[in-house]
Amino acid sequence: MIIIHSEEHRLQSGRSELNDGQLVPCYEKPERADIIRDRLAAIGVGPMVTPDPHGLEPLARVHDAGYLSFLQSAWDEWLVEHGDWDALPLNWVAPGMHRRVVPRSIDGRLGYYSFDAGTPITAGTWRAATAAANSALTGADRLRAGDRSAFALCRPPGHHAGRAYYGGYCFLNNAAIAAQSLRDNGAARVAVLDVDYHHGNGTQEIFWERGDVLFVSLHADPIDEFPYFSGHADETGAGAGAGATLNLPLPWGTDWAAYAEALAVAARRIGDFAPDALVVSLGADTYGGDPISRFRLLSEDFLRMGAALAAMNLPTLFVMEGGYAVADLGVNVGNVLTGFEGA
Ligand SMILES: NCCCNCCCCCS
Ligand SMILES: [Zn+2]
Repeated sequence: MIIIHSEEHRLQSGRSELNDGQLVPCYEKPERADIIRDRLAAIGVGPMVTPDPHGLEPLARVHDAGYLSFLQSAWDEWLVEHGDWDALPLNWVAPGMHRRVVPRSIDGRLGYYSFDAGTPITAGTWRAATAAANSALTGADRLRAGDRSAFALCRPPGHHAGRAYYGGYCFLNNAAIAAQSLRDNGAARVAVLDVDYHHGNGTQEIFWERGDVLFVSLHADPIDEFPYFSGHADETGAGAGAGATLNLPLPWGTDWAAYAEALAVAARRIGDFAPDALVVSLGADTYGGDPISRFRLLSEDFLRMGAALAAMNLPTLFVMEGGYAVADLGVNVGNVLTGFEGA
């Protein structure tokens, strides 16, 4: 399985995030990709290549033009206004307020285009985010060229980024960008399966009214867990996308036995949809040792996850999302890919 990875990921290296009332060092940090890269090299998953450039067009197929130009200029504007500190929002739209006019203020626009204060914009954010999107796009190119599978080692992650907003450590929705690229280049139907611990609210929003892209997500119940405001089982899509979203929320404490049951439901739904390709938003924060998550998967369960994904028998693009138990992240991600290949 080919691995696509850009060292430009390390340009995204925030100083701190606001988490549970404290400014803490960022959980989404460069070491995450380093330990995955080194582990995959050590176990010989496959050749590692750098991404091909794809320009802005594929990004604009998924994201709002105003949002993309905001992302490109936010740091420079912040620097002039506030100096060399991470750009973090402080004000958001509350119920009853209107998001009618885009503020001129950079502080206003940070809040206008985001949903949390845990996702610092820095000098290198735009370059890191576009490199991650190019990794996902290069993976989509490889599937189109006939590869059975590919792994886009993306950082920063993407599944919380919507058409016109960032948050949850995500700026560009790498998995959605890859799914759209597959659709634009011959795939009639594409399924996106999100196995990250957190609901893929951004991916859901992007394909909410689309019947050509099925979105399925297993995640911690948003009644208790970030991102809190989406991912309930009664959210099933709208318009042409009615029935093309399947959310499988799971309680805190979920172990592999329970997780595997939900994954089997997801597999059946994907099988019924009969897509030409599968994009897996691969977050490993379902791991019992994850510092910000509350499922109880063991490292060996990721082997089983990989085998279950392979059993769907689809061309599969893995796109890296979350996973914050850095010391075990390489083993856990490597286990998914080993389980997938070995099946
Ligand atoms: N106390 C909950 C803080 C959540 N912070 C954001 C988590 C983003 C995960 C991305 S996969
Ligand atoms: Zn997550």
